[in-house]
Amino acid sequence: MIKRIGVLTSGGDAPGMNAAVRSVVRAAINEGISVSGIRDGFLGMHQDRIIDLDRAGVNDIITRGGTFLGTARFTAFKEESVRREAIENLKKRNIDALVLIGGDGTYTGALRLHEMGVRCIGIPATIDNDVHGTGFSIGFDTAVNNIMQNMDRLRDTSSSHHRVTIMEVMGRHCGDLAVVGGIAGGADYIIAPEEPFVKEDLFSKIAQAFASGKRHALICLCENIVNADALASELEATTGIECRATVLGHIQRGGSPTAYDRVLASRLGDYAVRLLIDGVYGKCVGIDGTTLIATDFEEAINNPKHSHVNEYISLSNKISL
Ligand SMILES: Nc1ncnc2c1ncn2[C@@H]1O[C@H](COP(=O)(O)OP(=O)(O)O)[C@@H](O)[C@H]1O
Ligand SMILES: O=P(O)(O)OC[C@H]1O[C@](O)(COP(=O)(O)O)[C@@H](O)[C@@H]1O
Ligand SMILES: [Mg+2]
Repeated sequence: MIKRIGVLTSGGDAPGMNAAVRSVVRAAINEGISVSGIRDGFLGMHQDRIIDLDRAGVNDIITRGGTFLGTARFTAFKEESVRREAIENLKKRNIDALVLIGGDGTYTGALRLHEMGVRCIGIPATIDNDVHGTGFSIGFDTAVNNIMQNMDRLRDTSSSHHRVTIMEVMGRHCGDLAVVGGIAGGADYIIAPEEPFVKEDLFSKIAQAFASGKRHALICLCENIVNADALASELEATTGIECRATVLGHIQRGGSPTAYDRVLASRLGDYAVRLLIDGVYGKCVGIDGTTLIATDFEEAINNPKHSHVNEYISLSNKISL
């Protein structure tokens, strides 16, 4: 029987992580289970920086982006000896099970712990929406809204100066933020890793659009494909149309979570606790449509996420430029 759950947030922070911790804490306490909060993900687990969390300890965090527990990218956790030392800290503190809130990297760490006998459940939280086993990860919707609002701002200045504006967004190697944010912001052209990027196609479409009367254009570019400033210079040199680039950066990762992310986080936190109580471990929770689902870590890590990026790009091609 589980008497104490440890909860941690790991990898890039995502708006809604706090709402997930709050839900885990309160759902567990309702069932008579105590909760420990582990600071800064696997780093704090290794350094034994662990606090008690009660109902009041998660007051007033549902509105806050980031993660009040802190997070880290702690590559040393790939070493078995480091994980063994971290597991000793869990045992010392009578932590019987872990809820790990993060992305694909966090899931890999969780699988390694599961293989070493730790009861683990994962909750998907990353703005990238790049994890298998869920339609949406916590934080994605808030980041999409941040992208849309900032694209609206860029539209004001781009249209005033009759420029082409390139906006680079995050996503690591997943185009979800670029395509969903781009469609919401009315982008004229979207560049995502799931579709080959052909510069000449972009340049000729922009040139044609301006030749037929268009006065400005917005391009939404996923990171890690092409340098945004270099692309802006080349577009300007090739088409003769003034072009500027903006890299949105970590601004898109912050801010108060949307209602969607808060509700998703609250549902997944409670579901994670229910699975642990039912003796289900080694899985990550997620959402399929509106239904809660659980997937083995191994399957989640070794399979690409179901992508709709190509469909979104076709849509964008129809309703933009
Ligand atoms: N192969 C691995 N083995 C053990 N731990 C890992 C492994 N890969 C990632 N991790 C842990 O998970 C953390 C979070 O992963 P990261 O990729 O940074 O973010 P995310 O979980 O958001 O994808 C890493 O900093 C590391 O501590
Ligand atoms: O915050 P950092 O370490 O600069 O990393 C930036 C990366 O983190 C993210 O914002 C989120 O990625 P993870 O959720 O996998 O941590 C990526 O979109 C981006 O490529
Ligand atoms: Mg990741």
